[in-house]
This record gives sequence, structure tokens and C-alpha cells, in this order.
Amino acid sequence: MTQGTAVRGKFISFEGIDGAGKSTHIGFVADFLKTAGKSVVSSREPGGTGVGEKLREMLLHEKMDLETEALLMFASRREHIAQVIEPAMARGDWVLSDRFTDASFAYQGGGRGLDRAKLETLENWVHPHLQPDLTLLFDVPLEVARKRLDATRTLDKFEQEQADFFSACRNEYLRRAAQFPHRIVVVDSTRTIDETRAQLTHVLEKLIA
Ligand SMILES: Nc1ncnc2c1ncn2[C@@H]1O[C@H](COP(=O)(O)OP(=O)(O)O)[C@@H](O)[C@H]1O
Ligand SMILES: Cc1cn([C@H]2C[C@H](O)[C@@H](COP(=O)(O)OP(=O)(O)O)O2)c(=O)[nH]c1=O
Repeated sequence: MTQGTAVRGKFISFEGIDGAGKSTHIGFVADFLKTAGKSVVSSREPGGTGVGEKLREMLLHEKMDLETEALLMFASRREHIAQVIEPAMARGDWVLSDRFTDASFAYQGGGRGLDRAKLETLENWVHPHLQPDLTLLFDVPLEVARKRLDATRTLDKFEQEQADFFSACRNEYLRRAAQFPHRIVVVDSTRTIDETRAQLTHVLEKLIA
């Protein structure tokens, strides 16, 4: 099909507190969709574009004012939508994004306490009409996420936060899952990787049907 006449692709975002296991499963979802005949673009936020990756570097490693942090997250997102997400979906590709706007509500809103109304204003400015077709929220208790994180990596600015920060992030994610049940699917990520894949397969089969 030529561009312009392609059936619009779908947009899936992956969310969860750090260490929940979401990155582990993005490759599995991409492979599942490719096997089903979809063309897949995998990306991430903050980042996903030249400008976005520069913003990511600052956001993950430099201390800054909370409102600056929120504005830069949405600046990165705007570029990602304009350069990657919208063109890919218009071509008929399926876009997988490691995080999207729910992360701003969870981290800048829940974790850091930024007024939700300000985040809604930014959301309405940056993507008034776009929402993921599906958001996979990988959910685990804090202790499980922390153990997984500590076992694997050097911690960035967010990952160095304390338990109450992640507890507030997780609560905000779960609040949004209750608010948008048609879009956000909570995946029990305390299970083994294979069991988690089985949950994903179940959800994806419905989406491609
Ligand atoms: N279901 C699981 N059971 C056990 N370990 C897991 C599971 N899912 C992920 N992990 C491990 O936890 C660590 C963090 O996972 P990752 O996908 O990087 O988390 P996130 O992207 O959510 O921060 C990795 O070492 C990964 O192999
Ligand atoms: C997209 C986004 C991410 N973040 C944070 C959450 C994560 O701690 C961090 C980067 O996310 P992530 O890609 O999960 O990091 P990693 O590569 O280490 O798995 O950015 C926000 O605070 N707000 C946002 O809007």
C-alpha cells in the first residue's frame, strides 16, 4: 500500500516503575506482532529522536526544577510524536514506546507532586488527539522492582529515588489504570517471564483480531 492510503497502525506504550520488567518484554511484543504480519517500530521516552535523546541525557542525569523536568519530558514527547509516532502510524506501522504520558503523571505527578492539572494542560497541548491504543502497565510491589534493579544496573537520577517516591508513582499508575480501563491493561509482573508473556499474548491476540 502507498503512503496516505495505508490502514493506520496502532500505538502501544509500556509503563511501570523502574525494575518492573517492562523493557524485558518489548522485544517479545515486537516479535509477536511481526509474526502476525505487522511492521513494528520500537522507541522510547524520554528520547526516540536526536533532540529527544539529548533531552534524555539531561533528564536522567541532571538535577533540575520540577516544572523544567515536566516541560522537557513533554518537549521530548512532542518531537517523538512529530518525527516518529505519527509518521509511522500513518505508514501503517505499529509503534511500541517504552513509556509515554502516563509516566509523566506517575513520576512528575505522583512521585514528585506536580499538580495534575498542569500535566493535563501539557497533555492537551502536546497530543490533544493522540492516545495509545493499548498501554501495558507492568505492575510489581516496590521490593520486587528494587531487587531487580539492584541486580542489574548503575542507577540513574530517578532510579536513585527512595521507596516512598516509587510507591507514589505506582499508586498514580494504578489510579490511571482504574480511570482508563479501556486503554490500560495491568500486567502482573511478579510472575515468571514466561507467565508474563502468556498474559501479554492473551491481550495482543485480542488487539490484532
Ligand atoms: N518476570 C520476571 N521475573 C524475574 N526477573 C525479571 C522479570 N522480568 C524482568 N526481570 C529482570 O528484572 C530486571 C529489570 O527488568 P527491566 O525489563 O529492565 O525493567 P524495567 O524496564 O521495567 O525497568 C532485568 O534483569 C530482567 O531480566
Ligand atoms: C517518559 C518519562 C520517563 N520518566 C522517567 C522514568 C524512568 O526512571 C526514566 C527513564 O525511563 P526508562 O526508559 O524506564 O529507563 P531505563 O532505560 O533505565 O529502563 O525516566 C519520567 O520521570 N517522566 C516521563 O514522562
